[in-house]
Amino acid sequence: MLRIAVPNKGSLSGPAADMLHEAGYRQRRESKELRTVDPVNDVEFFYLRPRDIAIYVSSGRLDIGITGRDLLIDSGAHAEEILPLGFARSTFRFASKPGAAESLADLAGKTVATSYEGIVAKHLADSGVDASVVHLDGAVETAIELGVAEVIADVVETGTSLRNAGLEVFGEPIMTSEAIVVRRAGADVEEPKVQQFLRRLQGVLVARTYVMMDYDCRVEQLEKAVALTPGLESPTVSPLHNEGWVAVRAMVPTKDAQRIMDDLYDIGARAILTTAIHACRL
Ligand SMILES: Nc1ncnc2c1ncn2[C@@H]1O[C@H](COP(=O)(O)OP(=O)(O)OP(=O)(O)O)[C@@H](O)[C@H]1O
Ligand SMILES: O=P(O)(O)OC[C@H]1O[C@H](OP(=O)(O)OP(=O)(O)O)[C@H](O)[C@@H]1O
Ligand SMILES: [Mg+2]
Repeated sequence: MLRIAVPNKGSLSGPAADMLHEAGYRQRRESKELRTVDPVNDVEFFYLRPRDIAIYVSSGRLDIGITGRDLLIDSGAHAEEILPLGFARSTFRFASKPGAAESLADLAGKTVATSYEGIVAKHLADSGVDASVVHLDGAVETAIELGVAEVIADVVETGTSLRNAGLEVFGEPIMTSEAIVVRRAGADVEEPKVQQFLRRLQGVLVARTYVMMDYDCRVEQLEKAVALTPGLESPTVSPLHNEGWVAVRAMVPTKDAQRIMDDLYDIGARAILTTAIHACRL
């Protein structure tokens, strides 16, 4: 049975459960459940703190985990990223009161508050900057106001939390993060049950980012049309009953679908339709 760690709380928890559900796995019914078995798919899910997941997976007792890239790096666990999942996207950045610091060098002699001590300490050491790090569990934006630190290093998504605290980012982003699948470093990723799990999640990712597009066009316009909709492998082209016309079917990125429909219309394609993909295996 495949044993999988899933975040039990926080930003990762809901979207991870949604993705697993979309991939056809049974998920827990109540947020207090700590484990659940999906007998049909021969998988057991363990609901753990996101911060602990890489550590459990690196021990080898769990085969796979879903966590954040920043949490994996921060943990220093002997685990590696095997699939990015495209949700819980964020950057990890330094911030301070406007003008208090402008670059990494300005951190020398200062105190940095963060929940991600591993990432920050390593980044400072790699950059040769001598600053102190104070660990806080969360809500670190308030640490400056309350005099615990001059600088913070934290997860930034929209920047709202920083703005509300009157803080500004400075320097380059320390890292970019998103939800990821992790596996013990060096463990066999080719194992069939692991591959099947990854294929299912990849199917969800594709279904989320592509739509199926169908249209009719004149044979003379086919090359131009195919250039607009190259598909993943190659589009399906079928003859229509009306001579000189073909029907074309190809997957296109959802974000580009409206522009592609306009461009197809402009070259004479008609009956242009898009349909959602619910699941797929590439
Ligand atoms: N506002 C956000 N937008 C996107 N990703 C976020 C956000 N806040 C945290 N994350 C990501 O979620 C993961 C942290 O999850 P975790 O559950 O530990 O913290 P949290 O979501 O801040 O919840 P809590 O603070 O309630 O524990 C990290 O990978 C982080 O990058
Ligand atoms: O840039 P934003 O869109 O504002 O998002 C970033 C904020 O979200 C997270 O906080 P969370 O609400 O999880 O609280 P925490 O600080 O206690 O973890 C993170 O720690 C930042 O504070
Ligand atoms: Mg948080």
